[in-house]
Amino acid sequence: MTTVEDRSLPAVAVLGAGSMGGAILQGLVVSGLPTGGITATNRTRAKADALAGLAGVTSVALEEQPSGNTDAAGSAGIILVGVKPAMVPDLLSEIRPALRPGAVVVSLAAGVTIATFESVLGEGARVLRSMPNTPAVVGKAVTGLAAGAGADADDVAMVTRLFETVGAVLQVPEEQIDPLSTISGSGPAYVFLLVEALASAAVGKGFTPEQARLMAEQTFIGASALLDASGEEAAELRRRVTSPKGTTERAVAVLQGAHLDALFAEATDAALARARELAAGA
Ligand SMILES: NC(=O)C1=CN([C@@H]2O[C@H](COP(=O)(O)OP(=O)(O)OC[C@H]3O[C@@H](n4cnc5c(N)ncnc54)[C@H](O)[C@@H]3O)[C@@H](O)[C@H]2O)C=CC1
Ligand SMILES: O=C(O)[C@@H]1CCC=N1
Repeated sequence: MTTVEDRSLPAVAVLGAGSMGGAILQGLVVSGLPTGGITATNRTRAKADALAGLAGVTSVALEEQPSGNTDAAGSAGIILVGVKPAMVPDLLSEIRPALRPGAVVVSLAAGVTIATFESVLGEGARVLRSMPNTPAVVGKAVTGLAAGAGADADDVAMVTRLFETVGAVLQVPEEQIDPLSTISGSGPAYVFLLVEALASAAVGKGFTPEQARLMAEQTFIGASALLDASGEEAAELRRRVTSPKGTTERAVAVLQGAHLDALFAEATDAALARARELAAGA
């Protein structure tokens, strides 16, 4: 039987706890999963203050404590690297001398390969690459996870456990992390863009911005909750809204006529191309 003890995590350091790192941190805290302590680092006091109220979190501002990254990494069993992709190599060089034997380093960065991590941290470093998304804040993330050669099955299980506190986890080969990122990593932005566009259509039909926002947001929230609760596929739920010869049919025909699927293929291809640029250091 699995005990609470078995499921607990070692000390966790989130280096660069911004939008994404901060979202995981918040979800992890809310989940109540025991850890050996959580430390978050950010450049500024203002960013650090935003996380300082979270139970059990030590939130460090590097402008006040320049050794914050090495201090946190040196006492952690899991180190989440949440800085921007271009900053990753410098951060890894900074923390490498401080890492404890057996420490597991987990990337959140788009584009940056496990090989890049290993080239700085050394052969045999325990590295995993993750691609979460911001619904982690509310425990509804999707996280893609790929393990480097130095990470063993226990490391993978431990990091999976961490990400499961904030949602679903999909283990994939590393070459699928960037494609996955274009769907679920960036995906919340596509959804929010659709909400914005629907609200703007409502304003165009004479509703106040407040009414438009309520209609657009609650429609997305309600539809998502229905998708979640019903267990039905999206296509079936769409069919149930689309009365034959009714009004929705006309609207859907316009959207499909604009080749929405081709547009999403093109948009996600563009995101993938950018991930490849980031991998090349651009
Ligand atoms: N925002 C998102 O939805 C997702 C982001 N990611 C990845 O997460 C990483 C961070 O992205 P965001 O959270 O959006 O950016 P962000 O700008 O919100 O967060 C980065 C944080 O790093 C901090 N920082 C800068 N230099 C630092 C240093 N030397 N040491 C420690 N902290 C430092 C900044 O204070 C900032 O809060 C990127 O690599 C991105 O590819 C991955 C999946 C989704
Ligand atoms: O836009 C980005 O680069 C990051 C990766 C996926 C979501 N946000």
